[in-house]
This record gives sequence, C-alpha cells and structure tokens, in this order.
Amino acid sequence: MIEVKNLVKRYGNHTAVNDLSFTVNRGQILGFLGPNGAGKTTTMNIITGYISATEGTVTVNGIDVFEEPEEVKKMIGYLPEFPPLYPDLTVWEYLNFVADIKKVKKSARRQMVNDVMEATKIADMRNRLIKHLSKGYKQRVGLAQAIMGYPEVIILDEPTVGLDPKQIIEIRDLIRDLSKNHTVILSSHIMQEVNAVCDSVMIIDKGRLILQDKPENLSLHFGSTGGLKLVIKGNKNDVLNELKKIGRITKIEEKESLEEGTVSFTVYCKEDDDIREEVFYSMSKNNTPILEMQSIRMSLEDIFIKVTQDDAFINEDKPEVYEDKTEDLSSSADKEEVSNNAGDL
Ligand SMILES: Nc1ncnc2c1ncn2[C@@H]1O[C@H](COP(=O)(O)OP(=O)(O)OP(=O)(O)O)[C@@H](O)[C@H]1O
Repeated sequence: MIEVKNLVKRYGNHTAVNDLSFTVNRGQILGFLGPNGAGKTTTMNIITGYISATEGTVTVNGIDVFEEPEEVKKMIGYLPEFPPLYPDLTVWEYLNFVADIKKVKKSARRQMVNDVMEATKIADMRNRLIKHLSKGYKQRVGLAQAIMGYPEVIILDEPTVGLDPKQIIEIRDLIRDLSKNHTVILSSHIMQEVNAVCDSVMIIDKGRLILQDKPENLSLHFGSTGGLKLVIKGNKNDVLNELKKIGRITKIEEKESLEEGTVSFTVYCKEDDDIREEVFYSMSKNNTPILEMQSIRMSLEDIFIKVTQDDAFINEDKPEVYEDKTEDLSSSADKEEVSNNAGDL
C-alpha cells in the first residue's frame, strides 16, 4: 500500500531523514515512534506530498508521490500536529469547506459531512464556532477533516498531544475504528499509545529506521529474558532451594519482602519459556504457597530508551543482548549456583 524506499531529506548539512525504507500494508495501523527531532514529521510531510525529498521514492498504491503528487494527495487524509482549522467557522461550515476542497460531489456532500461528524462524534457541536471548542473537540474536527472524502490512507501526527486522559481514550478508540476501513500511520512518542492501537511499530532515531515489528515482538530483538515476579509464603532458604531445582530458571534475584512470613523473588528464564506451571507445582509440593505471580517482559519504554540512547545499537547489524545486573545461571558451570544476591541469604 505505502512503500518508502531509501528516503533521504537534508536541510543544508543536516540530515533529517537518513536512508529510510519501510512498507505499510492495507488496513494496518503503523505506529511511528521516535524521540523529538527523529524525523517523524518530515517523513510524514514527504509521504503526504507537502515537502520534497532529497533522495528516494515513496509510492502509495503504486503511484509515485513525487511524479503524481495530486493523485497521491487524493488518497491521503492528513492530520498534522497543528490542524489547519478556521476558528471563525462553525464545525458544519468548516467541514463543508473541506468537502469542497476535496472535491466531494455536491449531491453527496451533505450526507458525507453528516456521516463524518457521526464517526468522529462531533455532530452535537455542528453549529458551534471552532474557536469555542475544547482541545479534544478541536482534535476531533481535525480528524474529521482528515477522513473527509474517505481517503484510503490516514496519517496522524501526534493525534493525542495535549488531550486529557478521557479524550485520549476516545481518540484512540476512534483511530481503532478508522483502521477498519483505512490504512493508518500514527506518529507518537507515547509508548502506551502505540501499544494500545498499533499492529506494527516502527522506531526511528536521527532519521534512521531502528526497528519495525509487532509491539509484542519488539523485545525479541534483544534476546531479552522472560520471567516471573513471585511472592511466596514460607522460609527463604526452603523456597530458594526449591527454586534452584528448576533447571529452566536461569537467574534468581531476591527482592525486598513487604509482608512478614513471605519472601519475594524475581526468577528469569528464556523469553519464550513459560515456567509458571513448573513453579506452581514445585512450590505446592514444597508447602510454600505462591501469593503473587506476575510475568515480566521488557516493556516498550525499556526498548525505546535502549534503542534511542544507544548509538552502538544503530550501527550494529545485530542488536546487542539486553542485560540486567543479575548473574546468568545458564552460563554457570554449576546450575545449582544462584546470583550473588540470592546466594547471600
Ligand atoms: N524546515 C526545516 N529546516 C531545517 N531543519 C529542519 C526543518 N524541519 C525539520 N528540521 C530538522 O529535522 C529534524 C527532524 O525534524 P522532525 O520535525 O521531522 O522531527 P520529529 O520526529 O517530528 O520531532 P517531534 O517529535 O519533536 O515533532 C530535526 O532536527 C529538525 O530540527
């Protein structure tokens, strides 16, 4: 659907987008993630035909954005970071104006404006001046202008910036709804946002693509560990000795216990290994009941910070392995040995 190949954008000596290539499939919601200045807005402005590129190609449905910008613009609805709203028009007047610009046929216009207002839940505000709308409603009007004419592709630059938590949830629901009929690219630097709505996440930094995958797969790029946080009722040494017998546990870390008569451990295993049942039966047999058990994974925040702060990551063919401070039991000659932390018990 959208194919970006070897895209470069230079401003003088400064390279804002540096050899960026990616594709977005039909019906997908792609989260475009990166720190301030990473090149997100620049890339979106190029895809939408607002600015030119220094090098590279962008096609939407096979049509080259640089050769046929008008054709591509017809296929894209764009919500820029600062939507071009007209404060002295009512919502109804403004959306009719947008429909006119987008060459929606006069006979279909009234119906489409009504449908778009329904979809973005702004019908109640139709006669209100845009300057009197709350920020959340202005953002909805911005979304309404983006979907007017039902373009195949919707591009949203930081759509929830400045909104309160309730408005954020509403806009995210709306974006999810949009993806039923549209391909969506969503730029953000909010991890929860891309996690909540996107099928695929692309992280860029300093204009370069660092990772693209499903949100749930990103941690796999780091060879990161999986594991469990445990709160167990019983004697520390009893519990520890039993945990040590579970060969699939690669590390054990003792944590501060908040409740008397209980012990807390974080145990690690391979990312794709599920040790919950084995831990359950082992503790049950040991008469040391598990009071809490919680799976741990590398969060999207961890990944984002890791890849955008680590220059080495960008230059390496293979990402380095995510590490923590605990000793690795699997590499130890004696599997019975545990980390210094736990061994000091
Ligand atoms: N017209 C311009 N002239 C010169 N430099 C520019 C111009 N537009 C953007 N840049 C620079 O290009 C880089 C990428 O900017 P861009 O706005 O694309 O980043 P971004 O990822 O959208 O950041 P943010 O999250 O802060 O909006 C930045 O270093 C920015 O200063």
